[in-house]
Amino acid sequence: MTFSQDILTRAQPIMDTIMVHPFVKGIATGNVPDDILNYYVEQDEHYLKDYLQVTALTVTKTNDTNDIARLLETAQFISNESKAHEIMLNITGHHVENWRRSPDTQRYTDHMYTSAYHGTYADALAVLLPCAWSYGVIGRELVAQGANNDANPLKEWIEIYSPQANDEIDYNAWRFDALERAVANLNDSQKEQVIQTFLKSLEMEWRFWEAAWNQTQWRFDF
Ligand SMILES: Cc1ncc(C[n+]2csc(CCO)c2C)c(N)n1
Repeated sequence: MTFSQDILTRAQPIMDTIMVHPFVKGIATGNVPDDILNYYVEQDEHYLKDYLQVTALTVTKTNDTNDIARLLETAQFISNESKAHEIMLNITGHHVENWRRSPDTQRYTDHMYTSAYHGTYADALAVLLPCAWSYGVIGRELVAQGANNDANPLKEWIEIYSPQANDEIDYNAWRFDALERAVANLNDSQKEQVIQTFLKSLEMEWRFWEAAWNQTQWRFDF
């Protein structure tokens, strides 16, 4: 079994649970309450900024010029993410107000920074990977279910994340390939550490949907 196959096998129960999360099922039917969409976008604005900065940190951890170029390309996909936010905000009529970071957003972004800053190149790749991978699975499966129909106000959101037939490069395949190369010289306990980093990020993805669904806030105002 390759390293990637091992990760994907261990990731499956978490991914399956994300697919049946009420927020994700709501995207499939186009029915997500406005407050939940607004909370999600407000928190995701924080998340995306940090995702970009952690990508920049990851760039400094490799000398492979092809990987560096790919990482910089993925940073440019952030414009797609802004489009995804716009689709949700057009439904609710909300404008981004820069709400404060929720406890779950804080925990996820702290995990990203810590792993990328203190870890190996493999840790940095692993902490970023569940973000793009899980959204790729969501997009692909919702399209397979026919959820991107004209009656769904989130149709375009779904299509942003579904792999397009005319995509020249399969970035998630590249991400796993880069990870495979990055772990090649690590020992077993370092490899297990990388898997833990990946799975923790994937659980944080589930928690991100969950936090929006429950509108989770800090207990105190300060
Ligand atoms: C919490 C959270 N997780 C994943 C994404 C999706 N996403 C963010 S950056 C990126 C790769 C470059 O486009 C992808 C797919 C999101 N928006 N919010």
